[in-house]
Amino acid sequence: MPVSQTDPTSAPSEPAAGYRLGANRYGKAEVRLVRVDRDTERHTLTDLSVTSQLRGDFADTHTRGDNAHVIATDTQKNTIFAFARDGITSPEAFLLRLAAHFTDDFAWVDGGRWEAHAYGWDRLPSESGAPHDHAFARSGGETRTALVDVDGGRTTVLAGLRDLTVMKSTGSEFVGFPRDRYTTLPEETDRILATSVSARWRYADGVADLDGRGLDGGGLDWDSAYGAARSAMLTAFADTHSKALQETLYVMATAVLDAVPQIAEVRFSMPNKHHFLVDLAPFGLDNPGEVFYAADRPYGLIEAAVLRDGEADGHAVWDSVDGFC
Ligand SMILES: O=c1[nH]c(=O)c2[nH]c(=O)[nH]c2[nH]1
Repeated sequence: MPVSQTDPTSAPSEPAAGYRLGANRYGKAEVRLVRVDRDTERHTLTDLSVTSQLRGDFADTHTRGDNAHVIATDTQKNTIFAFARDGITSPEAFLLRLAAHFTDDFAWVDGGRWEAHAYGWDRLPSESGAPHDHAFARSGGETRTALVDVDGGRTTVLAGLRDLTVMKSTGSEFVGFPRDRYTTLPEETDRILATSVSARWRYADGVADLDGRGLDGGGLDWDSAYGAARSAMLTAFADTHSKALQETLYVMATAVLDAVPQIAEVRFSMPNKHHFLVDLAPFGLDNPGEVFYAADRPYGLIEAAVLRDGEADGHAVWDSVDGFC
């Protein structure tokens, strides 16, 4: 589509000498978008927070106040809403469409970062007990995430989830760690294991290729892949006896890699939500592993990446995420 530009009312200023613009990106953050699919009486909701940021030749706006290359952040926001009119098959496909649009239509845009957080809604029960057609309640704290990063010819897709709190009331131990003069923690052969899972996985290079127009993930169904990865990590958490949260993380990660062959790498950030057995002896009571104090902080923080053999560590896409993943 042709791009027209307005004439500036004032001449660009002279850049300050002795400096050089470094890394930069810009766009609209956290565009809150709800789409209602009402093809039938049974509506479905897509609830997203979308961020679009562009990279490319934006030196003149920073150094001279010349906005000829600046696709307004307001325009980026409008584009998100306009594209939503055509439907949102998955967060990943939606972001890839935005990425293709901005990098195709504006010659000086050579990359960017498009991210979505998806909030789930459960159907309320109707009078008959069946799930309601058009009334919903926001589902628990968990959020699905997707991120598309385009850097020149390289397109990388991350998917994941945040704040999925899980707990096992047994099937977890922590023994065999070194003891020094500062160690007071007793060895535990039966403890509670609880964490709030934040995970992102990286699809292998080439799974989404803007140049090859692999916007659909080359046949990959993003939603099915998300569901398979999520379910694999949760089953692994539930079914594996844990010797440490570190080991549980590794088992969850390898389960994800086993479940979805297109995933090259998985990263987890998992707080160890400690549950301490309360000493009830002062009240003349025993406590056979039934009453716990759920400590809020401090918490252990276990973070690791697990890669498929042959994948290099430190893919550049991780620079564009907040925190470890
Ligand atoms: O699973 C655990 N890993 C640790 O590194 C650790 N450290 C600690 O005090 N408790 C635990 N539990």
